[in-house]
Amino acid sequence: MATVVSHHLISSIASPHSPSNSKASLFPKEPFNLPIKFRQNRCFKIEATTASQTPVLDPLLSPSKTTPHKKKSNEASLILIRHGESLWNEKNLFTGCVDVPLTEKGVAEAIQAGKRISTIPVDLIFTSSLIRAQMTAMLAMTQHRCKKVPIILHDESEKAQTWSHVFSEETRKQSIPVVAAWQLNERMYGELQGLNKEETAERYGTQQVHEWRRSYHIPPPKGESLEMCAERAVAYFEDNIQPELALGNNVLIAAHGNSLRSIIMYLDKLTSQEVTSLELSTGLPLLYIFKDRKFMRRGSPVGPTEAGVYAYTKRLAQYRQKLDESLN
Ligand SMILES: O=C(O)[C@@H](CO)OP(=O)(O)O
Repeated sequence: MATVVSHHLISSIASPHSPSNSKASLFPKEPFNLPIKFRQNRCFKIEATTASQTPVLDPLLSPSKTTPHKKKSNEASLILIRHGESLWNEKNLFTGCVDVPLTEKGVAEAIQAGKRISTIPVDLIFTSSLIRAQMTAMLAMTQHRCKKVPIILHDESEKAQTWSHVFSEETRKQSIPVVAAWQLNERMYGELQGLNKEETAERYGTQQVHEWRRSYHIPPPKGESLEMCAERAVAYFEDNIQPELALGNNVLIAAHGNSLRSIIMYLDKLTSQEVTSLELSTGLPLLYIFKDRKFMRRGSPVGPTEAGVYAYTKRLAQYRQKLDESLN
């Protein structure tokens, strides 16, 4: 696998709301600068219960349907990271949705990626539901100079929400919400999962295996084509991530070779032909700026010592300056 993006075209926790009554002050209303979908889910649950039940059932519930989401900026950064090398990358096995962890090299790659993005703002993190992407996001954030703690949101049940609640506003401000979504998972590789890639090419032919791996429309046996993967990954991006960027929230996505290829296809408006030659290396961060409803690709940040990184936008330069000042 190439060590760089080798496509020719690819050259707060914030604002908790003030409590409206004394009971609510015990149960802060907005735990994080929650991703919009989560706010909506929570609002739906408010409607499904009575006012007096609300704090008991879910102290995280927010009155956000009555509180407009304040736009922080007309610009936001978006970082994409493919997970570091996994144990099955190392063994050259088709992985897809099998949930395998990182190798030691993968851990080092994730840490290195973290160093490279350590001065780029991150307000929200999205990962797939697979451990290799989650490890990557968490390890990368250990290097971030903001020193905030990434915290995985547990929305799978009311109990999970309630039991993972953070009761200190100050602590919440020093945290970054992490949303894990299966829609960002790797392409489901069907009956190829667990097979060796080289042996599969010997058995079915290089051309056939290349089509299964890189064509847009052709699915591997009983698996997803890139087109099918794009349908759920891009829909998730449009419904859950893009609205956050539009509000000025800076987002990091840690996901997979093919789920990210489909998102990059959307961001860069690649054709189904062009995306076939897009390869992403493990652990390589890619930066986009979202402004005026457009995505501008800014390449792969080299690291905090690279002057060019801060020249991407004035806002990034200001963020870096703020980090420097807070350390002095
Ligand atoms: O095995 C997989 O799940 C993927 C990513 O590692 O492989 P490929 O690059 O062949 O799509």
